[in-house]
Amino acid sequence: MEAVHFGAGNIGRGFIGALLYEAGYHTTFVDVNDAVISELNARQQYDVVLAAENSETLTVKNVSGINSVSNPDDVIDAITKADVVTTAVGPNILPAISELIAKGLRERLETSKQPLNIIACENMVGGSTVLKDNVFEHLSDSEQTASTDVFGFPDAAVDRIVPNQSNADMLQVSVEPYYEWIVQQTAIKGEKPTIDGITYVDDLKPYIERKLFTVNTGHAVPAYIGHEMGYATIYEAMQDQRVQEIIEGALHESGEALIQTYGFERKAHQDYIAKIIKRFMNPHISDNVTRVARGPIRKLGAHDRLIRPASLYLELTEKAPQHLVKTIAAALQYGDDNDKEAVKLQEMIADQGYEKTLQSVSELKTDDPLVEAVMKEVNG
Ligand SMILES: NC(=O)c1ccc[n+]([C@@H]2O[C@H](COP(=O)([O-])OP(=O)(O)OC[C@H]3O[C@@H](n4cnc5c(N)ncnc54)[C@H](O)[C@@H]3O)[C@@H](O)[C@H]2O)c1
Ligand SMILES: O=P(O)(O)OC[C@@H](O)[C@@H](O)[C@H](O)[C@H](O)CO
Repeated sequence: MEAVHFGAGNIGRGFIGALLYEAGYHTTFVDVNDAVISELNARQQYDVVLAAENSETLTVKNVSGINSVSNPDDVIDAITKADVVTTAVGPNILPAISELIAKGLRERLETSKQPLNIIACENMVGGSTVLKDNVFEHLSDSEQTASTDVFGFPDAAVDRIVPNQSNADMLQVSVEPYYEWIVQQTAIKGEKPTIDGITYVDDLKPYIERKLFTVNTGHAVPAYIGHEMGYATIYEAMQDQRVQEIIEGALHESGEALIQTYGFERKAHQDYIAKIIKRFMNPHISDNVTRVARGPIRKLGAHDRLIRPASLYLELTEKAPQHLVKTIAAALQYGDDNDKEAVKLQEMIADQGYEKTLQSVSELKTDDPLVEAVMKEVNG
């Protein structure tokens, strides 16, 4: 079985690649990082190390790589032969890979016409659907009609903490033991990929929102508040009682929004929260706050981990989500010269002020009570 995976980064190698290997696939990684691609081709294997007291190593074999900048035709060819296509490139990169995927699908329509599923494993609501829209922009009307019949773009939620790391072995990747991969089965075309570790569900929305608004909302607290307090890693920030209080409060607020929206059982949701907080305190993981805080404009988006649960909480309880508001204010003030979005955000603030910037990046109306609450926090 053949898999094509876009993005040989942390999640690509440390999570999706590992599960594909264990399910018996040969995986072709597609990336723009020539050093990683060359190394994958030279060694055709790499190690995934579990970040735990008794660390275990899985050697992922049966892998190769294609540099999509220098060898785009090889990517098209690999897509025509693939049994599954996955991505983990980051939400902002999906448009950049869509033309190549469209070319691969066009070629496939002209040759095998075999069904294929393309699963975007990104931290966003409706990632595969967004990718499909991007891909379809590169196809003619008749190609779109033919593609709709055979190519599935099932949405997915992926959960595994994989920090940025620089190991002596550039392919080795250290990951937390925990993982979850949930895929929307109603959008699958042809046979469901049989990959141990995938849970198929009919409606992904509750699962992706539960993941994004608990794991990622929670993670944003030690990232943005921790950065404000001068901490360098998530683990260090999580040792601070003040950070712990804010994370608990924020996850109570997002939890209330999720429970009231989707009917999750309260006790089960509290257990889910407790398990996640424990994951952030894993002493075997060193995760920089700058990785978790990366892309603050995306993270302040209307449907993302901060604004959406805060808006839902306000709407459902008519109370201000105080802890989420603190985190939103810290995200708005987040600076990192190495992060393009953080630089742009601070330029926007210098240009138009906090209030207009918040309204613009979070798509909030002037009279939205969330704007007032965040401004109160920003102004101290
Ligand atoms: N790291 C985690 O803990 C984690 C967990 C769950 C989900 N995610 C999600 O997974 C996705 C990837 O995150 P990551 O942490 O692995 O990031 P990463 O930066 O480690 O990996 C992204 C990879 O994509 C590659 N890339 C960039 N542009 C490309 C292009 N045009 N074509 C092909 N490849 C390209 C990069 O070179 C890099 O290797 C994101 O959506 C992230 O939110 C990450
Ligand atoms: O990947 P991002 O930038 O959307 O979010 C940063 C982290 O919160 C994220 O990568 C988590 O580690 C991951 O989502 C855990 O499953």
